[in-house]
Amino acid sequence: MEKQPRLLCSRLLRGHTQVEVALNNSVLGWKDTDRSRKRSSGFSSLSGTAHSHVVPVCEIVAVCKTEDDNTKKKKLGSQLYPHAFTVSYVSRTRQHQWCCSDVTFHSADLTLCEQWIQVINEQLSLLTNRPRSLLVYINPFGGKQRGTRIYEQKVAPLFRRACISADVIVTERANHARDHLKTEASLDKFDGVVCVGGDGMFSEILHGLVTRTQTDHGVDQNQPEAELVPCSLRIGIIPAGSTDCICFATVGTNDPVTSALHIIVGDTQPMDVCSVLHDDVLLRYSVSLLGYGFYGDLLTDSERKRWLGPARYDLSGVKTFLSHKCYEGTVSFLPAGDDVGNPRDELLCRSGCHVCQRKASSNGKRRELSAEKETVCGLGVIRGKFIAINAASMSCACPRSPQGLSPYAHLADGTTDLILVRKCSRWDFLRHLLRHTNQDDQFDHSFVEVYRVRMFRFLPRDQEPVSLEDQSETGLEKTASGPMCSVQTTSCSKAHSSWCCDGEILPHAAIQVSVQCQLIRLFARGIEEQQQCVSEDPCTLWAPEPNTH
Ligand SMILES: CCCCCCCCCCCCC/C=C/[C@@H](O)[C@H](COP(=O)(O)O)NC(=O)CCCCC
Ligand SMILES: Nc1ncnc2c1ncn2[C@@H]1O[C@H](COP(=O)(O)OP(=O)(O)O)[C@@H](O)[C@H]1O
Ligand SMILES: [Ca+2]
Repeated sequence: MEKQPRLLCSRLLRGHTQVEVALNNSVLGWKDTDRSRKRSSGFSSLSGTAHSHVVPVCEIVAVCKTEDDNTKKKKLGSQLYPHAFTVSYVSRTRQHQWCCSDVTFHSADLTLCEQWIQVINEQLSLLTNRPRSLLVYINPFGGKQRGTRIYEQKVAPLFRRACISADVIVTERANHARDHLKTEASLDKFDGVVCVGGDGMFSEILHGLVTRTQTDHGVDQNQPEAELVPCSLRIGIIPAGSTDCICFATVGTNDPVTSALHIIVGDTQPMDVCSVLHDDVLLRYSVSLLGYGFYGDLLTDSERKRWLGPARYDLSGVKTFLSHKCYEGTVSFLPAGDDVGNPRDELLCRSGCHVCQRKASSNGKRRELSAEKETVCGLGVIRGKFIAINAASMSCACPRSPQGLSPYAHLADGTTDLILVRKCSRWDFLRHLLRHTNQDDQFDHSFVEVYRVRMFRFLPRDQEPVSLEDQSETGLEKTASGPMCSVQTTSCSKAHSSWCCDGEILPHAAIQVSVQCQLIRLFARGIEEQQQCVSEDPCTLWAPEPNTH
């Protein structure tokens, strides 16, 4: 492998220890000089050892001159070290959580300090994926109503340190952010949009940005066949809501500082968006959970309890569970091809996911479905009585369910996992729900089916074509593998449930859904597998002998 040219290497003081500090094109490293001759104390991982440290330049937040009285008095033996610079960088703590650490290096030589600052800044300026200017929307009433405080105390200081300018809008009503993005915001000025709030607030930003992008490109998003234009601006999520599932499933934790750092380093995570239509008219977009039956009822009930904050979901969850309703209807769907795996293949979507990188084009398939219209050829058609119909376009992992509704769903593969929970006993449904909170397989029940699909459609029973109703009266059901006899004999509520769509309630039960592959991008990188290693041996930072200053 070709060696990177070394840019700078110096002996400096860190605390009361002399360290050797080196910067090449991609890595900053430092280690104690008394150990520098012992190769065994080399740099074995990204964060190094107790006596050594390596930081990829792409994870440096900022570098600045350090000016305080302590610095001026800094001494080792009789030598004064009155000049210093501080590097702020990303360090990993636990459970995908990041924090911003500082390291200060002292020197007797002012010119040397300035040289270090200049060279690091030059390296940072080469990182063109970093945002310089952001448009920030804060929902002051999301979650525990801490959005404004979280932004001001935890996020704004980091943005300032990274020299990112931010135009901040604290929303004054629901849909304020959506409407502002749709028509007013001067988006040319910004490198990204940041949402401080929960999944509902994210949904506002999503709708504003997708609509604005289509308008700017002359695309009529209400045409079911419209080829939507991907949004150029990335979206950052600072979690300050109740569930924050979109943040959790794309970062691995709901922590404002971690999210701010992903924004600062300019991470990119493409993401699928579902178009949800009723009678060929666009209702909404969705990126996480579209749920009918259990989750729709739960969300509807919880909206009346908003004053309770995030606890509303627990109360409404118990109430909805006890009511144990089921709903009849027909689900038809276009299965995804084998290239994107299946919902039980145990292939987790992680940072740099290969399945998502093989971005399957969903547009051709979309046209196929509309051409087939009501024919069942190539489609799965399932009619029955359901406690829940869920479509998870991503894992929907969140603190309540760390693996999520569909643990092996992918963020950007152009598909959604359709989960059908048929009528079953209360006890069985409880067993199914409990499996969302542990490692057991929630799909391993006779009353649960799961399909990876590109499109699906749902019709509640009273809107089904007569022929399907006739079939239901004769006890026949069609499945993906053909007709079969129904074993369901218990009666079912004829009323509709509602669809909840990323936490918002839809006004129609009959919907058509199609996945728009990678329509948006987030400031995230997907959940990191484990601590990543530096690809080259970091010891090469110091070999051969440095030009030590
Ligand atoms: C007996 C134990 C039962 C435990 C069941 C746990 C199953 C949890 C699955 C949760 C999936 C959540 C999917 C995300 C939905 C959010 O978009 C939505 C709105 O979020 P926000 O705007 O931040 O409030 N939240 C919900 O739908 C709440 C689901 C709560 C389920 C208990
Ligand atoms: N200033 C505001 N006043 C009232 N509602 C708002 C305001 N700003 C945003 N909203 C709405 O609040 C709802 C919930 O927001 P969200 O941030 O997702 O919190 P939570 O996760 O607690 O539901 C969203 O539907 C959003 O449209
Ligand atoms: Ca997906």
